[in-house]
Formats: sequence, structure tokens, C-alpha cells
Amino acid sequence: MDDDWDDGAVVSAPAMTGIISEGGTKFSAGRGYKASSTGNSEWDSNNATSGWDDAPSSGYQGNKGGGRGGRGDREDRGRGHRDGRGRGNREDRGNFRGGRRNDNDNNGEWETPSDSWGENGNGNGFSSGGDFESEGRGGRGRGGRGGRGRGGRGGFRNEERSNDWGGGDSKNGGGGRFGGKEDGEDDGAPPKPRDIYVPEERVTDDDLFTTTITSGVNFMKLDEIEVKVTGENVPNPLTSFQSSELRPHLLKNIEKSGYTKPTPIQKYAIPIILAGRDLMGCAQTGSGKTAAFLLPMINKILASQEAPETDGNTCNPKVVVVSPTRELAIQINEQARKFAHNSIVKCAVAYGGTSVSHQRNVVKEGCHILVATPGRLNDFVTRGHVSFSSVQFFVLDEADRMLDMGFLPTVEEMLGHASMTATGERQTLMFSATFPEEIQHLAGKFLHNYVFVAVGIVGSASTDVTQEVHLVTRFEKRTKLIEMLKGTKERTVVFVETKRNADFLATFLSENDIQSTSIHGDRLQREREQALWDIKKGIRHILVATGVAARGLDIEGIQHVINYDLPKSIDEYVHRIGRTGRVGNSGKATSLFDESCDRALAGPLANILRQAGQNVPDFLSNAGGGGGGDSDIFGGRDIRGDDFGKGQNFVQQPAEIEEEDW
Ligand SMILES: Nc1ncnc2c1ncn2[C@@H]1O[C@H](COP(=O)(O)OP(=O)(O)OP(=O)(O)O)[C@@H](O)[C@H]1O
Repeated sequence: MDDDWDDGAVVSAPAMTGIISEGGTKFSAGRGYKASSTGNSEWDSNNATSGWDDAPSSGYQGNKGGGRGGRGDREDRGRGHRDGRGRGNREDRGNFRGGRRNDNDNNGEWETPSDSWGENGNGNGFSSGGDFESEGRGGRGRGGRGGRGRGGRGGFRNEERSNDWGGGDSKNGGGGRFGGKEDGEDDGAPPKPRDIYVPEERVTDDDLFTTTITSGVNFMKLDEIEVKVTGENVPNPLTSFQSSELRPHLLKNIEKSGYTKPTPIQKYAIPIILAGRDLMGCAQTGSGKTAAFLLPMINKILASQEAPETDGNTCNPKVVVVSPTRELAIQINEQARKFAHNSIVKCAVAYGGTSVSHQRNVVKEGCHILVATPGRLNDFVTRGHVSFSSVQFFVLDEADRMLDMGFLPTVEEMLGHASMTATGERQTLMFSATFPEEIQHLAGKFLHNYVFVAVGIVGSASTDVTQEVHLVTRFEKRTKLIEMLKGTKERTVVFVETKRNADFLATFLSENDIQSTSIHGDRLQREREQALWDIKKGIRHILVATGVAARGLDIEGIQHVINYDLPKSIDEYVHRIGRTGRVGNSGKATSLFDESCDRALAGPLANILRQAGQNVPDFLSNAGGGGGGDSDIFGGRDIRGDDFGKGQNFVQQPAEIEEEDW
């Protein structure tokens, strides 16, 4: 669909009163929002009962009403988009498996009348570039998220705004955050609103050891999973944390974390990283990949006993971890703080949507470990706040996502930066639960004589998640959702494809007495963090989310994942349902399969179900999911060949589980 804005139609900010008819959707900014369970919904100037809640609590219960509808925002965000990031980007992305292009398109679509706010549907598309962090490509004319131009939140416009909107103009191609100009510098362009959000450190040092998931009854079963390791001179795996080379301080923090034994990926990855090797590590969702890379890196810093390095106002971290979403960056930083607790190791986090000056001030104090989203990191490097000259470890978490077309240019820029230590001098580590072969090929150029570790079938879902797929029409989805959620207190993530539908559903559920919140790329960072906090703390028990929450998030007590809309790619499905059933806990995933738009997923979905020993419904087989599974299409093997390493590779047979382990 055409995702351009019609600049001629831009209405300026004062249009905050009255109804604007926009692509079939009525906005009555600053007023209430009436969600109808029967079909169309609209902004309703007479109904102020369920407006956007701009209070710190991110639920949809507020009576505030204000905030939505700012067409002025649209002007800011919209224009750069047309000539900037625009179409080339979409085309590029579309080449990769899993339909990133479709994702992007979908994110930009108005829903059909039956399932959206609009009366006529299809109006003002906005190509969002997905919900992941994508700031930072402006310097290349891609403009990050430049110019999405959705009729946005006028109420917040002058308060805070994501720095990663790109902020370009229609002539110059959007974006341009990396032109080397400091915030506020006068270059003749319209002033860019600044992010002023200073995130609070919600997880205090005292809470660090209680915020992660306690392993479940199936934890020991992880040892049954076959592990394939290829590469030259592969070190032997660990048998326990205690018998490893890890330093006593680290062992103490591991114990305080409640980890009694390493997971399979930890058993293999820790010695490989300690031995100075590069690594491509693939293991199921919720199987402890974060600790697998953090522990050996922290060990190395502890061993060196060096203070954090700074050079004037420039921070020279030893470890850089890059994550595709802000919330995942926050989480990885919390894990790093936990393992480094009470030691000399200093950790910092930098991500978009927050005050640049605040994070710059934190970073310039120096840190050993810097966890960041790519755009903010690249920005800091470009501006000289961070240098890669001391980097010993460079980690790409969710590496396949980091190397798809959305982020690849930024990753290439970072790894090709003049200050970056050379391949072979630094250790480069990549982790994910999914690793398509074409992405493995790309990854190879950043790695040096790496070891490949695959725990289980890469790209497969955890068998601890009971998966169900229901055949529905789009008109039945809402009723089905209410049926599933009514009366249950299960902590649930409901995934949808579009940001606007996330908001719509969260409101709709709340109006049906199912307290909900939402997270997606159009919410302010403050709201995104609040929404997650509310779920973690049980203040809300339903989180309606776009793909921004699909990867990496580790939230205690998520029992159910619902794919209200199925994703376009099977990898995304695997990551989404992996928000439950983590570290040996059981969970369930229910997907609503609408044949009119999900047909392409039928085959891959049936394979995933079969691999996990789940029932494959007839309608999936009939829709094209009748064939057998093929693990290789999910990157289940080393692209260098199963024999790579000339006989030094080995396959770990599943361990015998002793009775007392259960
Ligand atoms: N050895 C262990 N024993 C017990 N719990 C562990 C162990 N290792 C990790 N965990 C816990 O398991 C949970 C999942 O770990 P983590 O988030 O690293 O998974 P992951 O493999 O990175 O998942 P994803 O693919 O979804 O990102 C966390 O709460 C973590 O604290």
C-alpha cells in the first residue's frame, strides 16, 4: 500500500478541537475515545470516559481524555518520510526471509472497518519500519523512523518525543540524526523536539536478584536436548558452575541468582568465550543465553581488575552489547548489574526515546559494559561520547534480527568504525533462538574462526509451551479474545500486528473489564516502560503488544501468549510464544488463524507444531501445512558444514536424567 503522506493535507497543531476526518477516521483530539464492541469505533467528543491515560500508570483506565490527535505531530513526523527513508528501505527489507517487508507494510496499514478505529479503513498508511529500534540510519538517507507521520499525540508533542523519529524534512530525505550536530544546534532546519525522559532505575540493587524467572519443573529436561557444536579446537563444556574457571565473586552472584546448574547453552558458551573464541550461539527462547555471554565477559573484567576507561569525555567500554529493542537493552543491563553486583564492574545502558544529555552524562563517567540499542550507540560514537578502541567483546543479542536489513547498515557502521578493534582482536559473539542461513552467511564476515553451537533444532519452539491454533474469521477474533480472557487472571501477552490495533484492543479489553495495557513503537518511552512494569508487578495482567515485545523479554509469570494476529514470519512466531514457557516453566500459546491472511504461515507453523510434538489441526494441513519438517530452513546447522572443524566437532547426546533431578 502507499504509505506516503499527503503533505497537502497536513493540518496544523491547533486543530486540537473538533473532529478531523482523516482517512475515514474521526479524531476529536483531547476528548474521549469510545470503543465499540460491535464494530466501528471512533473518537467521540461526547465520551470522555476512556481517553488516553497520560499519567505514569500506563493503563487505559484514565479519565483524562487528553493527548490524542495532534495533527501537528503528523506534520513533524510525516514529511521526512516521503523522500527519506521511504521506499528503497522497504524494498531492501523485503528481500529477507520472514517477510520483514510485509511486517512493515502491515504496521502501516489501517485495519479494515470491522477491526479498527476507521470507518472506511485504509486511509493514512504509515510505514513504521517495525517496532524495533531503528533510529540511526539517518546519515545514510534512510532516516531511521523518520517521518512516520501518524496523527499522533499532540498532547505530548512539546513534552517529550522520541529522538528516533528521524525528524527529517521532505527535501532532505528525513532523518539526519548523524550529521554530527548536537541537539539544538541551529542549522536552519526546524528545531527538533528533544527527548527529555530520564528513566528511573526501577530495579534497585536490592531487587536485582529477585526480578528474573525461577526455573520450573522441566528445567532438568533441558539437558535432554541434543547439542551440536562445530568449529576448530572446541573447548570442553562445563559440567557445573563450581567446576568452571569462573571467579568466586561471580559464583556467589550466580548462586544468589538461584542458578544451581548451567543450562546447555551456558555449558558450551562459557568455556568457548573464556577461551577467547568468537561464537554463534543458537538456543531456544528462555534457555539462558544472556548469562551465557555475560558471565565469561564479566569474569574477564574481574580478572583484569582494571577501572573503567575514559578518555576525556569519551567512554571506552570493554564490552558492547547491542540489542534490537530498548526494553531488552534495559533487561540485559539489569542482568549484567546482577552478575557484577558488589564488584568493580560498571555497567551502563543507552537507548533511544530518552534524554540524550542524561545518558551521555552517565556514559561519560565510564563503564566496562555498555548495553545499547544501535541508533543511540551509533549516535554516541559519532559524537565522540563513546569509542570502540578498547572493545574486547562485541555482542549482538537477537543477532539474526540485528543482521536483517533493518539494522544491518548500522551494525556494519559500528563494526567498520575507525575506532573499532579489529576482527580477531576483539571477540564477537552472536546469540539468538533463530538463525536463518542467509543471516548466518552475513554474520560470518564479522566473526573470526568462530564456534557454532546449536542447542536443539534452531528455530524450534520450546516443548514447554502448549500450542493451539484456532481457525477464525477476522470478524470472530474479538469475541474469541474476550472468551479466552474473561474471568482469567493469567498474565497474558496478546500480540497484534499493528500499533493502532494494540491501542484499540487494550482499550476494548479494559472496557470489557479486562484490565490491559499496551506496548508498541508509537508509545512514549516512559509509557512503554510503565506498561512493562505494570505487567511485571501484576498491576495489569494483559499486555497487548506489537512485535516490539516479541524478542528477549523475560517477564516472570507470563502464562499465556495469544497471537490475536499471527505474524508474517515463523521466526517471529517462535520468539513471540517464547515469552512463556521459559527455563523449564510451562506455558501456553493460542493463535487465531485467519485463512484469508495467514495462509502463507500454514506450512511453517505446522512444522513448528510437529517439531514440538503438538497437535496439527486439519485446517493447517489443508492450508498447505501437510509436509514434513525441515530443521535446516530454520538455520539448524552450521553453514560451514556439519564436518567443519575436521573431526573436532561433536554432538552431545542427550543426558540421562536421574530420578532425583526431577
Ligand atoms: N542456569 C540457570 N538456572 C536457572 N535460571 C536461569 C539460568 N540461566 C538463566 N536463567 C533464567 O532464565 C530466564 C531466561 O533467560 P534468558 O532471558 O537469558 O533467556 P534467553 O535464552 O536469552 O531467551 P530469549 O531467546 O527469549 O531471549 C531468566 O530469568 C534467567 O535469569
